[in-house]
Amino acid sequence: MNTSGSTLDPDVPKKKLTKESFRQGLRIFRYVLPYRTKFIIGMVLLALSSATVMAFPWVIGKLTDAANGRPFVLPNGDALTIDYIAIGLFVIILFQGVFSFGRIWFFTQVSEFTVRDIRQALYRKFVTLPIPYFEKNRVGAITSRITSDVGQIQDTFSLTLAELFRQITTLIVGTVFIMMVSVKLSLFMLATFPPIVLLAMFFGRKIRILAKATQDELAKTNVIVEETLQGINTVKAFTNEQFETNRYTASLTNTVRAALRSNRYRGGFVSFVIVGLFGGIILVLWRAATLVAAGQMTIGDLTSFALYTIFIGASVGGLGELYGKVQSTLGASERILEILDEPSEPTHRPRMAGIAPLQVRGDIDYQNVAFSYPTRPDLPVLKDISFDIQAGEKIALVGPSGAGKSTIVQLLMQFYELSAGKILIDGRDVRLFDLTELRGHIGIVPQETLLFGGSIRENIAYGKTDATDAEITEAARKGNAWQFISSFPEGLDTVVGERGIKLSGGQRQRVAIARAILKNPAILILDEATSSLDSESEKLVQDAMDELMKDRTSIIIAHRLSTIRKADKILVIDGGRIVEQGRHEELSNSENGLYANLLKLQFELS
Ligand SMILES: Nc1ncnc2c1ncn2[C@@H]1O[C@H](COP(=O)(O)OP(=O)(O)OP(=O)(O)O)[C@@H](O)[C@H]1O
Repeated sequence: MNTSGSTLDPDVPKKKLTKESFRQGLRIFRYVLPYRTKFIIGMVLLALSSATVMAFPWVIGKLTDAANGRPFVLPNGDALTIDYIAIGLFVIILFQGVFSFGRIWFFTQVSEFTVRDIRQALYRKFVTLPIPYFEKNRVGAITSRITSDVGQIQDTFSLTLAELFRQITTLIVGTVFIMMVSVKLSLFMLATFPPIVLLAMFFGRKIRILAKATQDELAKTNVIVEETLQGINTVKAFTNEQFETNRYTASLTNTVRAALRSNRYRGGFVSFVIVGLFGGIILVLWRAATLVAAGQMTIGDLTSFALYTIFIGASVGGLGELYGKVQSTLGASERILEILDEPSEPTHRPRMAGIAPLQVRGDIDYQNVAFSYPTRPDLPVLKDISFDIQAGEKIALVGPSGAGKSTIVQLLMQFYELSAGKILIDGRDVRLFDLTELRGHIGIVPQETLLFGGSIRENIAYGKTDATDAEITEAARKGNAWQFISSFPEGLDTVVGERGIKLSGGQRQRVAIARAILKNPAILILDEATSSLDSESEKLVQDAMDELMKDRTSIIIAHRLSTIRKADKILVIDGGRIVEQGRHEELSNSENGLYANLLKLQFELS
C-alpha cells in the first residue's frame, strides 16, 4: 500500500469479499449506465486487444516452425513463408496498438464522466444531509469520501476492470491454447500452478489487512494536519507548535511502521511469485525439452507453449494484486453508497402546480419544547420552553453562557428534531412546512459572519443569488455597508476571504446584515457579537440592525443593552428554561432576579 495521501476513515469496518459485499459494490455501476454505449465499445476493444495479444505467441510458434522448414499451410492449401508470417505479426501488433488506444480512450471517458456524476451526487447529498450528521462524522473523513474513495473507483473504471478482464481471458484462452498445443505438457504445467495460486491468495489476504492498517494510520496523520491548520490561531496562541509537531511526527512514525510491515509482506509476495513462476517455467521447459527430443512436439509448438505459459504465469501473479484492488474498490463504493443512502433533509420538494408560494406573517409559538442534541442524547439542553411572539415583535434572549439561547433559535430553522413539544409559525407546526420554503422566510445574522472567498458582491448576493446590482447596492446601503464598500477601489468587486482583503468584525457584520436585508425574510434571527466594537462601528451596526428589524419578527440573542432596552419582550434563559420574562423596566426592578444580576455583571460593571 502506498502512502500517497488517500485518507480513509479509520472507523469504517473492513469489508470482506462476499457475495453480498460484491452485490452491494456493484450498485455503483448504476452511475456507469448513462455511458454504457461507450463502456461496451471499450469492452469490445479490450476483447479485441486481448485477442491480438493471445494470437501473438501462436504466430511466433508458426514463425519458428517456418524457420525450421515447416511453413504454415493455410486451409486453402497455400503455404506461408517466413516473410509473410512476419508481416502477419506486424499487422497483429498494429491492430493491437489501435485497439489499445481506443480502449483507453473509451474507458477514460466512461471513468471521467462516471466519477464526475458520483462526486456530484455525493456533494448534493452532503449539502442536504441534516446537521446532526456533520456533528457525528468528522469533516475530514467525509471529504475523503469525495476525494480518495471516488479516486479509487476512478482507477477501477479506467484500469482495474480492464486489467481484470485481460488477466482472466489470458488465463482461460491461454489454457485452451496450450491444451491445443500439447495436452500432456499442459496437464503437467497445470499441476504446478494451483499451489502457487493458493499461496498467492493467502498472501493477498495478509497484505490487505496490513494495507488497511497503513491507510488508517495515514488517515490519523491527516486529521492532525487538518485540525491544527484549521485552528492554527489556537495552536499559536497556546504556543503549542512543538507539541503539535511532535504529535504529528509520532503519528507519521506509526504510519511508516505500518507501511514497512505491509511492504515486507508485499516484497515477500513479489519474490514468491517470481521464484514460483520461474521455477514452474523451468520445470515445464524441462518436460517440454524431453517431449521435443522424443519427437512428440515441434520447436514452434514449444515456443508458443513457453510464451503462453509466461503469459498465464504473469496473469496469475497479477490477479493477487487485482484481488486487493477489487476489494478496496468494493469497500470504497460501499462507503460512498452508504452516504448516498443516508436520508436527506426533506428540502427542495417540488411545488405542485397551481399552488401559490408560501407566505409567512411571522407569528411564532414555542409550546413545551424540550430538546437534547443527537450527539448527547442524555443531556437535556432545553426543558419545557414555551413563549410566543406576535408578527413584527422583537424578542431578546438573554442568559448565561451555555443556557440554551442559540439552541432555541436553531430549532426554529429545524436544524434538529425536537425531543418534545411543538414550534408553530403562523399557527402551523413547523414540521408541516416545506423546509426550503420555510427557511427561505427566516434570515439569520450570526455572531461570526462567514464570508465565502469571492467578491463582496457575491457575498451579499448569497441572500438572493439572482439579485440585480441595484438590489445589492440598495441592501449594502441599508446595511450601512456602502460607505466602506465604495471606499475600496474595486467597490463591490473587492475580493474578500482567504485570497482577498480581510474585513473588520464590524464590516463583516454589516455585510451579513446586507445579506439578510436582500433576503427580505419575515422572521429574523440575530446573534449579537459578544466582542465589543468601537463606538462608531457599534453605532453603524446598530443602525443597520434597526433597519433590518423593521416590520419583521425578530429574535435576538442579545448582548447589548441598547438592543435589550428596545425589545418588546425579554426572555431570560437559564439551564434550558425560561426563568424570567418581561420588559427591561420590569425585570431590572426585580431585586434578586437573574436578569437584574446579569445586567449588573454584564453592563454596569463594564
Ligand atoms: N451541536 C451541539 N452538540 C451538542 N451539544 C451542544 C451543541 N451545541 C450546544 N450544545 C450544548 O448545549 C448547551 C446550550 O448551548 P447553547 O449554544 O444553546 O447556549 P447559549 O446560551 O447560546 O450559550 P452562548 O451564549 O455561550 O452562546 C450547552 O451546554 C452546549 O454545550
